[in-house]
Amino acid sequence: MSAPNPRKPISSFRWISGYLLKEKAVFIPSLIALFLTAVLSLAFPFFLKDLIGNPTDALNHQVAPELIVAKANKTILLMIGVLALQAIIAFFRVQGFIRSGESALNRLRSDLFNHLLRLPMPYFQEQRAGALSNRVSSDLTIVRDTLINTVPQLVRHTVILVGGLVFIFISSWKLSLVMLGSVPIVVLAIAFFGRKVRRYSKAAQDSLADAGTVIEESVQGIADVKAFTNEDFESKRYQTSLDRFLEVTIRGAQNRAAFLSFIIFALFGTIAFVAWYGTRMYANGGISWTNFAAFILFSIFVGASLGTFPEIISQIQQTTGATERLRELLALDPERGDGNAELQLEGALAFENVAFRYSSRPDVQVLRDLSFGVSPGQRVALVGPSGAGKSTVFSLILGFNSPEAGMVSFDQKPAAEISLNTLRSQIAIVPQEVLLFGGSIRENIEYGRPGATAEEIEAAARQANAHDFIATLPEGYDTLVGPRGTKLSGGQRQRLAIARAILADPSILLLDEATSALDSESERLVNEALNRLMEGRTSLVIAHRLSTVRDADRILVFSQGEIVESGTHDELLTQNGTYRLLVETQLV
Ligand SMILES: Nc1ncnc2c1ncn2[C@@H]1O[C@H](COP(=O)(O)OP(=O)(O)OP(=O)(O)O)[C@@H](O)[C@H]1O
Repeated sequence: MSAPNPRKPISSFRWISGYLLKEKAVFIPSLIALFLTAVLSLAFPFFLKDLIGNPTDALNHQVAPELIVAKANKTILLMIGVLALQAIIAFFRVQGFIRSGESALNRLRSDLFNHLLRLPMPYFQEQRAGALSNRVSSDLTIVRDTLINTVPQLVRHTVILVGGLVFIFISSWKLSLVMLGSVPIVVLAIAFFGRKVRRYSKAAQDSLADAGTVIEESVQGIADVKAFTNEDFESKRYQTSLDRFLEVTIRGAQNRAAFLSFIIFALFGTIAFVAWYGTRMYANGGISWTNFAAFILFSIFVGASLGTFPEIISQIQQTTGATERLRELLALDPERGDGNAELQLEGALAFENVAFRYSSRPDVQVLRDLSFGVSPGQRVALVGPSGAGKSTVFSLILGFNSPEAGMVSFDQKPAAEISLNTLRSQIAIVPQEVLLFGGSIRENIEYGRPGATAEEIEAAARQANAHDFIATLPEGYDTLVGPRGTKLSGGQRQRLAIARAILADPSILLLDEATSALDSESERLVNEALNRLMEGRTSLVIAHRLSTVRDADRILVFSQGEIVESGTHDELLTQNGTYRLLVETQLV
């Protein structure tokens, strides 16, 4: 573990304050209110000492009992007045803190999500599904706790501590010094246990996030989990993560418990010792009863405040870790935002001597010295065995990844000079596994061009052969497709994806043909829709069907990151090479 850096809590505090200060209209008045209520809470021991201490001293000085009672009546009225005022202010400051804290947090949440959406693709390719969102959400929970609970507590207890100490010193500086003798022991205990507690709480956070990842993975792939009857396997996987979480939590709890027991013992031990010492002072005339009472009452108050500091400190340490991770995430460079944004693509594209490896697997040369050109409107089929690099070509066209050598160009312009947004807005992809969002059919089609009118959406659906099946649904275009589109058939999902692409009206179309067979009617509808979609656009198809490759203007045969053959279906068949083999073994 790296040595704790004392500047880190300060810099993360400053960072969080930045967010809170954006809500200053609510936050600052709440802070002032908090300060006021903390100061007012010191009035409680102050008045209490008048009720407990003064009568004894007054009786000792032969003051008439009626006068003492009259003074006590006045004190209690004042006390109730102050308590009422404190309660009223507290009512507003609690709401104010929640409002400003949650608003600041919402800002942070949306900053994080906006940033996350703009991170380069390799970042996501290196993440385990679900790990990132779990991490972020558990970090945000810690930050939330701090904003809503710890910051108010810190301010409140600091005020009580400082104010209480002032009163203690005024009551008896001698007794104060006796009491303060115990402080170094408490500080040492905080340093010793605090570090351990922090280490275990971080480990607990990590294992809980792992457990969350298991849920996410299982739910995402629930169909596979069930089909392979792997429920028990997943349960065990989850149980293992939970066991690990429990193990570190218990270890952390042991340290925390030891720490708290020690603090409680030290705290009450000190008070007992001071009471004993004070009684001796009182007996010897070294202190008045009022001052002694004041001392004890304020000590209990200060002690109670001091007792909350270990919790506050451990929360601040956790928050430092959490904010550091969030800040690291926010500091990652987003995708490039530069480049020509005006360009209207004609649809020509070329790869020139492109080489590529995924940063997560630098030992695998995925594409090597790849060159090919496609002219506007051409229909090109990519075929080849699994893992040959066809999907990677799509990924480079979309600018998800950049080549390590060579160049991708569009209309003879290097891709790197074109804005990613412009480029992607003129390319559409119809993936193999169509992912729909959990909204309505209309929203899912509109995804191709946000803001499209109902007529445009319907026209796209008609062209995609989707309108008829949509019309038979009781709620038509407003039908909810279920999570990930599970309420629709594979062919229906594909046609919605095609409608989406038609609406996007791209110059270049990337199509990853489904390997799973559809029934012949569904296939006919999908193929018809695809043909309409490809009409007049440059289309690259990762082909799995013979009918698709037959219709292609050109076929590129991939093997181990290279194009080993290229030509039309008939040309390639006569070559007696890889393509012929693929066709004969029905791989296309
Ligand atoms: N995100 C990734 N990180 C690391 N390696 C990857 C990644 N995606 C793909 N690869 C590797 O790159 C190589 C090419 O994969 P690619 O998906 O491009 O092949 P493909 O020809 O499209 O295969 P398929 O037809 O099975 O989809 C494979 O060895 C694969 O393991």
